[in-house]
Amino acid sequence: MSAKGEVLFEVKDMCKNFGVTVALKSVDITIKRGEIRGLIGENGSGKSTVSSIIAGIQPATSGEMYYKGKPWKPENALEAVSNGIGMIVQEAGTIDNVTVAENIFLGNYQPFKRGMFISRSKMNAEAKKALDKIGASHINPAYPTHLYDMQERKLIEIARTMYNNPDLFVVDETTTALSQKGRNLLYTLMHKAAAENKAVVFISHDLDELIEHCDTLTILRDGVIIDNIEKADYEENDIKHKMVGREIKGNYYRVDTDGFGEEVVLKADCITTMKDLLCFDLELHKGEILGIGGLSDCGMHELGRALYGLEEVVDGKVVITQSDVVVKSPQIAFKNGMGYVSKNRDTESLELNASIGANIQSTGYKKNRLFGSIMSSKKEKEYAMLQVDALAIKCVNILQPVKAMSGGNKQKVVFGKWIADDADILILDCPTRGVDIGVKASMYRLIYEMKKKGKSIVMISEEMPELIGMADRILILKDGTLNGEFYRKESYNEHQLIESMI
Ligand SMILES: Nc1ncnc2c1ncn2[C@@H]1O[C@H](COP(=O)(O)OP(=O)(O)OP(=O)(O)O)[C@@H](O)[C@H]1O
Repeated sequence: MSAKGEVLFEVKDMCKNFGVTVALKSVDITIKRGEIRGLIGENGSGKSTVSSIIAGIQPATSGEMYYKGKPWKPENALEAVSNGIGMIVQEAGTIDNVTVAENIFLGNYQPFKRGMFISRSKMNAEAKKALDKIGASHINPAYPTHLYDMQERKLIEIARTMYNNPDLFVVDETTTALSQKGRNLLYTLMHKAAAENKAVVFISHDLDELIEHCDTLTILRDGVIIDNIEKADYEENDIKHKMVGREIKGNYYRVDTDGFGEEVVLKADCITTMKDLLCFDLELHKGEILGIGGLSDCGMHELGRALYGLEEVVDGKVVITQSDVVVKSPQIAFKNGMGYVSKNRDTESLELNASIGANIQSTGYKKNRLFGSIMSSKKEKEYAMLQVDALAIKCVNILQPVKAMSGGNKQKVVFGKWIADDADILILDCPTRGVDIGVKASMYRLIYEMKKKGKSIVMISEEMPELIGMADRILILKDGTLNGEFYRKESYNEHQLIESMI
């Protein structure tokens, strides 16, 4: 049996270039059996790049890797999986139009073949075992994957990875897609793997969860390893400083208790959606930041989609009060001064094949038009560059395609496009998902500036500190209905907020 502390994986002098972008510069990492290794760094610092090279998803430009004492140069991810390296990627890693079982065994149907045919019952039974093994028994292996939401699809990916019992388990920025229950399930799997003298590489922007769960932290900045810190030496400010290369001052939330206007700008009248969001009423006021919180499956993401016309409302209606327009589609919402940042950025908020500039400029048609449909390229460039600078979007230039960006930088593009639009009503669903602490501060400042300009914002979030830090009022949902309403001016009591969630 392999011993705890034995070297399992080594990265030596690794470099990775994407054209002119240098993603990794001479990176060395040694991962030992029995450890959970955290990777931390700003958006675009190289965390996903180095871990995807380890997992055979892409090759390095130069450098060496050793796995179980032997040189490691996988041709592809399948080779890595069959050798005991499994990775959960940051973006969606399932295919919508096939069954859950097919996603779990993706391309590896041989064990279920009977002659020319695949035995579905055998495959479903094995997939059920994989789901049971990680504690996701509620997911039906025979169902099409698109019936499941983002967090359940992540659980399907986790089941796929854990089915192969990897020796090295890489988790890339996965927790932001999961509910607290899903996170706990993942933490349990990580600790179990470490206890069995396997190893885990865990990427996250949540410093608290890294500090709690990791034995060692490796800090990356601009593709360079800045430090490796053992658990006994963790010091929050020191880690932050090393990550960004400057002092990050404590409080990045607003400190005032200023209220909001009386005028109602958006009204949801007893809206009921297909997925059982039960009779929900909501009034959003001018200059208000309205926080929506609850457990992940409480209906808050569905509510955000319904407010922007993305989710079919079978009863009740959403009305923009000033114009008396009923929001029946995202097109109507957009035309009438609304914006929406989706939690699901790749499929709902971005045109992945288009450039950074084109994505941001997609909201600026009216502002950047010269006449007719002739656009001012100068205005368009300024429109995009303003956001690139304000949010420190890491790119070579705005012509770079969004699909080549790191996860956090994609999130900044989505956010930037709606801030640029200067919409009167913004629906933000987990706006700071996957962004580093430095940029979070800029996002909060921009949201606050919007409020001060009299804009109205619905801020849906699974992060309670963010809601408490920013919202004028917080609505807590439970099972699709309102279970608590709290006001900033009366001071939030975190305990009460949490009580109303569960
Ligand atoms: N396929 C690609 N083509 C071009 N550039 C890329 C590609 N993949 C990554 N990059 C660039 O490499 C750098 C490192 O990206 P990486 O995804 O590793 O960052 P990260 O630390 O994981 O960021 P995040 O926290 O935002 O997920 C970034 O500048 C990114 O734009």
